[in-house]
Formats: sequence, C-alpha cells, structure tokens
Amino acid sequence: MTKNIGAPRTLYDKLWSSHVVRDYDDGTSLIYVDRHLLHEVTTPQSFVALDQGKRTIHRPASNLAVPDHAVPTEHRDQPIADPLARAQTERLTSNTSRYGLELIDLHDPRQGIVHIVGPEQGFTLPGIFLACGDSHTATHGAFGTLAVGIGASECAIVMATQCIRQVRSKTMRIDITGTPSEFICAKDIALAIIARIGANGASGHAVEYAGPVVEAMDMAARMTLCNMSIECGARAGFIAPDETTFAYLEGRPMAPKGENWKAAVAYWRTLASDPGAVYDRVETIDVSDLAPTITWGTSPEEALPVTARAPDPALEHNPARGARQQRALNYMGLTPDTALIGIRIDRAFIGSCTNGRIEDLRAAAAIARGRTVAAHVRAMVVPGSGLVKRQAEAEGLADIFRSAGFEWRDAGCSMCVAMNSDRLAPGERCASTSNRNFEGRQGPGGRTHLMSPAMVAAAAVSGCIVDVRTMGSA
Ligand SMILES: CC(C)[C@H](C(=O)O)[C@@H](O)C(=O)O
Ligand code: SF4
Repeated sequence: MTKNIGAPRTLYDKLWSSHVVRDYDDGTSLIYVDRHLLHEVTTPQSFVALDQGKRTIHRPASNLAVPDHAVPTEHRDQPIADPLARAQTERLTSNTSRYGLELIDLHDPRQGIVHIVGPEQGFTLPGIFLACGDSHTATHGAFGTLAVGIGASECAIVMATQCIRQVRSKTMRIDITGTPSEFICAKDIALAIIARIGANGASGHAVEYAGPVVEAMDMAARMTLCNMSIECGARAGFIAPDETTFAYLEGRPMAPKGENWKAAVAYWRTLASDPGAVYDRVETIDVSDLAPTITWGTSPEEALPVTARAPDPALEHNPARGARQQRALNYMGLTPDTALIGIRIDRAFIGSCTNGRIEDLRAAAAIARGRTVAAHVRAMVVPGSGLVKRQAEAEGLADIFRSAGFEWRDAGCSMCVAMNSDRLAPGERCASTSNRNFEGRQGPGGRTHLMSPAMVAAAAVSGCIVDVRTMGSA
C-alpha cells in the first residue's frame, strides 16, 4: 500500500522504507541489511553455501561473529570437551578467518552472548537493519534498530549480497503505562504481555513498545522487553531511540565518533513515530498492579502472578485449552490448582540474553547478599559477556554470589538452551531468568519456571518459588 506523502508515519514505516531496495510484485521487498551478527550454531551451513557458490562477502566489515551457544562456561583454559561444540566453535574461527570477518573468540574478554555483545560494542545502532541467524535478534530493537532473526541460508545470502527478501510486517504498538511497584521489572512486564496476548498474539506484526514506563527504562530493561517479542510471535520488537539510548552508545568501540557521532545522533532523533501515525493494532498494559510474574507451564504464555495458583483444567471451558493445560501440568510435575509460591526447585539459573546484563546481576545480587543458597539447590550465575563478568567482579557482585553459594561462570548461553554442558537432569525443576520454557529446553525432561533475576535469586536462597516482595532484609 502506498501511503500519502506527508502522512504521519510509524517508526516501523521509517525503518522499513529507508531500507527498501526494491519492491516485488509478490508483495516481498528486497531489504538492505546494514549489519549481520553470527554465532557458531546457525552459520556452519551458511559458509558451506558460500563455498559452494564460490561467493565472496559483499561487505566484510558489516559482519561480527562470536561463539556463545555451545561454548562451555567453565574450564576455558582447556580444550572444549564436547566434540560437537568444539567442531562448531572451531568452524566459526576457520570460516570467519577464511572470509576475513571479525571474530570475538572464546578467549577474548569481550566474548559473550551475541545479543549482549552487539550492543556492548556499539555494533548495534539506531536506524539500522540488523540480521542474525537467531530468533532473539529482536533484542537489538531496544536501540530503535530493525532487528530480525533469519535462517542459515539467509545468513549466506546476507553475507554475499548485503540484502534479504522480506515481507513488510503489520504494525502494533504496545503502550506500557502506570507506576510499577518495587521489584517489578521488564521481565515481569514481558511475561504479562505474552500471557495477555498469547504466544502467537503478535504474529505477523512488528511491535513498538512505547509509553511512560518504557521511556523511564534503562537500556538493559528495554533489551529484556524487546528480547521476548519473539515469544508472542512478533517478527520484531523495538523502541524509539532517545537520550537514554544515545548515552548508552556514546563512546562504545564500534559506535560513530566525533562529527560522525553528531550527525548520527541528529538522524537518530528523527526515528520516532509521528504524532497521529496509524498502527494496525494498539494494546495498552497498565503495570501499576503487576505482581512478579512467572511461568507455570511449558510456553512463555503460561505465565501468572506469583501469588496465583496453577490452573485447574477441569474448570476450563475450552476443552482444547484444558487438554493443553493438563499436558503442561503433567510435564511440569504439578497438580492442578497448586499455589505457585512454595513450589520446590532444584536449580537456579541467572543469565541469558534476556537477563544476563550487569543490571540483572545487580538485581539478583541485592537479594543474594548476606543469604545462602538452599542446601538442596544448585544455583548458577552466567554473565552475558566477559565484560559483564569483569564489571560484576569489580563491583563485588561475584563475591556476593560466590559466598552465597552460587557458581560463578564464564559467559555464554549456558543453561538457557542446553546446547552445552550446562543442563538440567530429567525431572529437575529450575527457576530461570531465560526466555523459553518449552519441554526439554534446559535439558531433556527438565522443568523451567521463567522469572526475573531478583525472583530467581529469591527462589535460590529459599529453595522454592517465593514472592521477592516478601523477603525482608537479610
Ligand atoms: C540456536 C538458535 C538458532 C536459537 C534461536 O534461534 O533462537 C537459540 O538462540 C534459542 O534461543 O532458541
Ligand atoms: S541466551 Fe538463550 S535465547 Fe539468548 S541467544 Fe542464547 S540460547 Fe538463544
């Protein structure tokens, strides 16, 4: 659809139209990709495709690679024990060196989860189109970036041509209003949104998060919010860049400098939806009364206030929904109508691209300080990057975690995805700051309850799910 010249435009319209190279008759468009992030799990096939097609990389400097998913989070001084993880990590090294792409390798202090490293290095910038062979690429939308997850074959196309064929998304704005109470953070808000609109609720849409609560959020919280967009089916999630964004980026190694910085900020200030811009859909969520929110089931949409009880499928009017609930309860080892508070946990995981930033570790450490992990719980803190780790050590957070009995690891995806040696044993129940609670996500038979960093720390020291608001002082 051609919009009237001069009609108010949404931020998505601006980001999209500034990247269209060509519109095709079938409704797709060729889109210019400014930057491409790579990790070791989705790119081996992409390089095979480049090799077979005898292609060169169109613009090597717009690619940045870092291993994160399969890498071990301890014993980095030793060779990687797992043969698949070792092969994937070595191939990322050989592929990037053969094609002349920048790699932050396992022993680089900047190594970490691709979605934490990109922003940290200033590789992620407002107004760009950023692609990565990973579904949580939406994280970068926190900077006013149009960031999309792509498949392995598309990664090869992006590297060879700097373009990708895409369908324009429908637009959706989610306004977040009200005054969140103490301990309520972006993770609670994200889970509440997904519970409200459903795991497919935003499918086909690019979601712009707006409103006073978003404006007041720091970049870490904005990244948490955008990160989980994919869990409600959105193609992308983003936030208009503002002074908070610019302050975060200024001086980052790969961000523009000097006159280029000034010119970039002047452009970035234009990246906001115009007053009166029309969206395909608008939702408003008032977070004033929001309680800490956690998942009870096996989809991120199966989330409830921690003060609630797991559902009783017998009371469900929709039989298909009741059957799904029953299956989730069975998998999770919960009886219907169980109070969420008091559910005993075996493991606690603080980390991931959702909640592995320094702000997340500070929130968790504030609860862990002066307390001890329950005797039956194994708890682990996995910083999102080597720089987060270093910062946490400098601030004394690592000492707080260690003396409370948490394991203090090296950076990586770790137990978010169980593609490495960090995983749950069958039947183990974990309080986790990650973003997915699918069956087997943290290891075959493992049971995941998603929640905020403070809530995971509170569960770790209590031995069961608790309401962090009632912890009192240590
Ligand atoms: C392994 C990777 C392709 C996957 C993704 O695309 O998201 C992972 O990061 C995840 O979170 O499930
Ligand atoms: S931390 Fe988890 S969600 Fe994020 S990229 Fe890694 S596996 Fe995916």
